[in-house]
Amino acid sequence: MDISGTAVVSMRGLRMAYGGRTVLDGIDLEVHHGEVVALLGPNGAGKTTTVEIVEGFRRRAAGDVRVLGTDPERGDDAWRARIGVVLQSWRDHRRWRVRELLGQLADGYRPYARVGHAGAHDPDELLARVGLGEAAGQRMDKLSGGQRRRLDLAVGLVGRPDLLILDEPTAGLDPVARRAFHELVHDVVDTDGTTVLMTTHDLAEAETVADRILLLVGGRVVADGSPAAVARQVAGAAEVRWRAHGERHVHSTHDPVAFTRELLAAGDVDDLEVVHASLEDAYLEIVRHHESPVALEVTR
Ligand SMILES: Nc1ncnc2c1ncn2[C@@H]1O[C@H](COP(=O)(O)OP(=O)(O)OP(=O)(O)O)[C@@H](O)[C@H]1O
Repeated sequence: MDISGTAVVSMRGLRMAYGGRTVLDGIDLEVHHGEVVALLGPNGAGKTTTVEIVEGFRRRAAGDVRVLGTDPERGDDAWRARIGVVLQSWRDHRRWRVRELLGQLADGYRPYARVGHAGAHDPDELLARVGLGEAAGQRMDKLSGGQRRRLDLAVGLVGRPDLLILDEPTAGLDPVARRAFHELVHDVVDTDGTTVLMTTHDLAEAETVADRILLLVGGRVVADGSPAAVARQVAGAAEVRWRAHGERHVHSTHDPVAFTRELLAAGDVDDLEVVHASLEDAYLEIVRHHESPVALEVTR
């Protein structure tokens, strides 16, 4: 089914409470076909709860949610077959061997074959693609943490999902494995047109992988945009640094191009450097602003 141009995930006014304590307080969001969207936010902000509601794993208190055109609370097996999930920790099937598990899962998708869809991945090809070709015959409880994470990803991908949900996918991976993981996500999006909704605490990862970032604080979306656009939301989004007559100078500005032009016109400038606010700068400032009543300058 062609879902181009329609929202793969949409929610309006999503609310969720645990034991009377509000955790999600009116979330509106849309994730479009082929987009990679990262949910960011402090511990306890409600990221996992949000993705669990999208997966149909958790019932919401209120609001309208549609995932691939269906309310997740009413999703059947055919709907579930279109969604791949990589959870934070998944420790079942310890005695299974890697190839055996993936083969079983691939077979499980057969009844849900659909027109225009290439069907489940060949398990051996997929294992090679996630860098586990050599470990195909290994028992799962003998895998290293990083190998286990790659297998988790293969499990999420094996049904060639329309929507892939990743909850902190690279936690515990070394930098090389993390980079390989990011390349794999890009590859899956490019070749299969997969839509990805992920949570992460790794801001560099969000910057590398995500087209769009949603920052959740206190049960609300407080920033929504490309990593660069979110980084620009903070006061003084860039610093211009230079040296003149032997002295160092620094100036914060939202318009470094105009400022630099004026500076150069005035002459006698050395070691000119423009440093843009990072996503981490923006994250820290926006979270501080929304978690404390102290008014910081956050532009919208
Ligand atoms: N099953 C549950 N029962 C009661 N409270 C819960 C349950 N699951 C989550 N919570 C609470 O809901 C809030 C949001 O939790 P959630 O796991 O969604 O946040 P998160 O943003 O994913 O956090 P983290 O970054 O730490 O993974 C937290 O205060 C958490 O303690």
